[in-house]
Amino acid sequence: MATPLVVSEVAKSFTMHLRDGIRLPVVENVSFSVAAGECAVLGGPSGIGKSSILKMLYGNYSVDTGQVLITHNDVTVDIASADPRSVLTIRRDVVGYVSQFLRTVPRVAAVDVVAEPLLAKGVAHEEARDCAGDLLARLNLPERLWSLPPATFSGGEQQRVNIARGFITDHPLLLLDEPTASLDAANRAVVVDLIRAKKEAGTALLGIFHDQDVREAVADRIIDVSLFSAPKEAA
Ligand SMILES: Nc1ncnc2c1ncn2[C@@H]1O[C@H](COP(=O)(O)OP(=O)(O)OP(=O)(O)O)[C@@H](O)[C@H]1O
Repeated sequence: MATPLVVSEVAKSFTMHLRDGIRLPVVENVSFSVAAGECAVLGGPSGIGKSSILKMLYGNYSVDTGQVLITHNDVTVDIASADPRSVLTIRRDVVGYVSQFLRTVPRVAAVDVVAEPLLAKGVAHEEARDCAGDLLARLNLPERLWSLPPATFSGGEQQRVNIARGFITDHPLLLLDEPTASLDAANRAVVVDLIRAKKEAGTALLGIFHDQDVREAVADRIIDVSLFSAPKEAA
């Protein structure tokens, strides 16, 4: 089976257009791959570029140079150079992403927020909602909240909705940006179980976990992002 994710020689810097075009180099020569059934973890100190790498892999941040090759069903797409329509198709079918914070949509019930990625793949409404309910129950979100929009939920409740939404599909590649940051120990354990189940199902996972216990429980390999730190330019 082809490797689902191959990152090759990627570099990223930010240009601050409102600050005289100051250039902030972040990473360069980023090269690694993630195999099916493996959970690789991005490590390194705060501000080194871990989240920026995940955002490039999901197409949220542009890539200055290099390739992000995502392969599914023998088709390989370079996210770094893909057109926006291809990026959206890949997000629907291939790459899932759990961010730290839920982007709430006004007036949409939590259960429908979670079911939406399945509906986008053509799953029937009732089946998608049933799957969403199963995941929300597993993540201990009280049933009385399922029909409410998550905008007023607590941080941990919103994060559980976000996790359920990210885990509901069978996307072959899953990116996790601190999915357990606002969770209590019991719910962190649920997320560890969900990650292990994904690994067993053959999903390739790449995550950032500041919680050491979670990291040790799920990581097959740590990718040290410090090795890719770009030299900082003199002020
Ligand atoms: N949109 C942006 N515009 C400008 N600079 C940015 C942007 N996003 C990230 N940066 C900068 O890039 C660097 C890397 O940030 P990033 O969030 O990737 O680090 P991180 O390793 O994930 O940090 P942490 O562990 O604290 O979350 C930081 O110096 C940050 O200020």
